Amino acid sequence: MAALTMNPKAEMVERFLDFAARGDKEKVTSMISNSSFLINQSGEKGWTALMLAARNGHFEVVKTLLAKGCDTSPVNKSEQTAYDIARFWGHKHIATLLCRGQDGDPHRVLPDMHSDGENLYFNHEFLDRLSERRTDSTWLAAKQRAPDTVFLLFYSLNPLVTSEPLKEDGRGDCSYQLSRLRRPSVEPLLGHPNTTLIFLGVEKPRTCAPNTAMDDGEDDGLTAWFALSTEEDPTELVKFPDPQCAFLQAPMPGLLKLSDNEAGVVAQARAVLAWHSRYSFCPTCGSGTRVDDGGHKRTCLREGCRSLRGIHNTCYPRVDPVAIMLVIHPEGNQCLLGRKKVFPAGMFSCLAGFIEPGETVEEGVRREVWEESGVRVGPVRYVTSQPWPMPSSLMIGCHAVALTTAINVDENEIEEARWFTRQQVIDATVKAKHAVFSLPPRQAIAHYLIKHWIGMQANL
Ligand SMILES: NC(=O)C1=CN([C@@H]2O[C@H](COP(=O)(O)OP(=O)(O)OC[C@H]3O[C@@H](n4cnc5c(N)ncnc54)[C@H](OP(=O)(O)O)[C@@H]3O)[C@@H](O)[C@H]2O)C=CC1
Ligand SMILES: [Mg+2]
Ligand SMILES: [Mg+2]
Ligand SMILES: [Mg+2]
Ligand SMILES: [Zn+2]
Repeated sequence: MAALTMNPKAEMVERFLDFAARGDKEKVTSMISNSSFLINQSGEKGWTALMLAARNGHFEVVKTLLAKGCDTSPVNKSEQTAYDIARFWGHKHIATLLCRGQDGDPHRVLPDMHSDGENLYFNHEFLDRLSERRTDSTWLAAKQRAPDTVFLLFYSLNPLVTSEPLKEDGRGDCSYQLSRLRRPSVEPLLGHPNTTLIFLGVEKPRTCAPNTAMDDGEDDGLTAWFALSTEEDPTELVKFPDPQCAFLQAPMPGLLKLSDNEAGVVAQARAVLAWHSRYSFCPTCGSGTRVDDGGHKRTCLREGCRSLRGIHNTCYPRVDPVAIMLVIHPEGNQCLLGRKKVFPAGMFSCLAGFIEPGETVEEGVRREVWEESGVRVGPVRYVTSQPWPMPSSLMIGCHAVALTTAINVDENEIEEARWFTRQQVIDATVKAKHAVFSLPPRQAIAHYLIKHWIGMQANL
């Protein structure tokens, strides 16, 4: 047997390699101290300690070997260096460590581009918005009368839902279902002062040509959805389909407890309704406004108002861009997270901030990180986005690479900011007992950006 015929030196090398493969930093360190020749030795299979540690993601062992002067150039029988091996197995932070000195490009610490962020909570386009129908008042009126049309009711921007959360959505979360009301239930509210009605779209798939006119009484087979909103308690006016219905009490965390499909509908409805409730009058001249385009436009009633000339964007619902970023340490093995005072105890999240006028996303990321943490940021890479209807933000999710690491927190915005190691992030992700912090909920894009960095599927 090979093991019996192995000479003591070869046996020692194999033992050393085994410690490196298992990530035993202490044993690796002490063996090198006693027998420095070991550091660049390869075993029977042609792998060095550096390759084995890189293969298995042992960051500390790789760091130790490099500090002791290990050669990074040897290749295994497949012509792979330790760097190639680290990249192949997805250990980007180790690959970064291995290529430092050879190429100082900070982009190297960014995770690979692939992103499945379209599946994020609030991102599901369950309805076809059918925006071309918004100006067709005859079609909209017919749809409001159609028996299968769905009305979602909002009171102070909170949707009517089944009051008991439905158990078991497969992820251990409870979820509420939106109450899908029909015309007879909401009849008394339609046309009532202080109510707003917006056309949300029709259920997919689209089954008719977009501009086909519908004759009176003819059904095009499309099920339309409307959002109906009131700032006054509608309990007396509306016939609730069952006594279990109730309005979500507060936007957070209630809005995070919907099914993924319905969350997308609420993201659209809530942002538009919030705009109506805050922009009752013309923002340019203060006159009254008329609601147009199925609730997607408010037109000033004063003839000659400046808001009606040129790009009259004040007539349309607002979307506020927010940059949200996971800042990665220049060495690639830590990330910067912060906490606001209002966060639940122990929770840390990505830094975020509103994009200012005349600013690019990249500049917004760099400015907000500097303002909130005192860290300078270099490369910025867009990852994915998420509508965030509190009330109408569009979260633009990025990964960014730090150029400096000293932290100086702006206490007006952030209570604390810290660098967390990859292992600490993994511990938080699996909710380990010894985890030093907790992640934001899976529904938040911050959660996705963090998991994407450590190479985990975000919705697990
Ligand atoms: N989905 C997710 O994972 C996350 C979402 N978010 C969301 O991102 C948004 C922005 O993050 P936040 O850190 O608060 O942003 P900022 O860091 O830009 O700080 C916001 C504060 O700045 C002031 N401000 C400056 N410009 C604006 C503007 N255009 N609109 C509103 N306020 C402005 C306000 O101060 P003042 O109130 O004194 O006027 C506000 O409280 C929030 O709505 C938050 O809910 C944040 C983190 C995670
Ligand atoms: Mg800020
Ligand atoms: Mg902020
Ligand atoms: Mg800001
Ligand atoms: Zn006006």
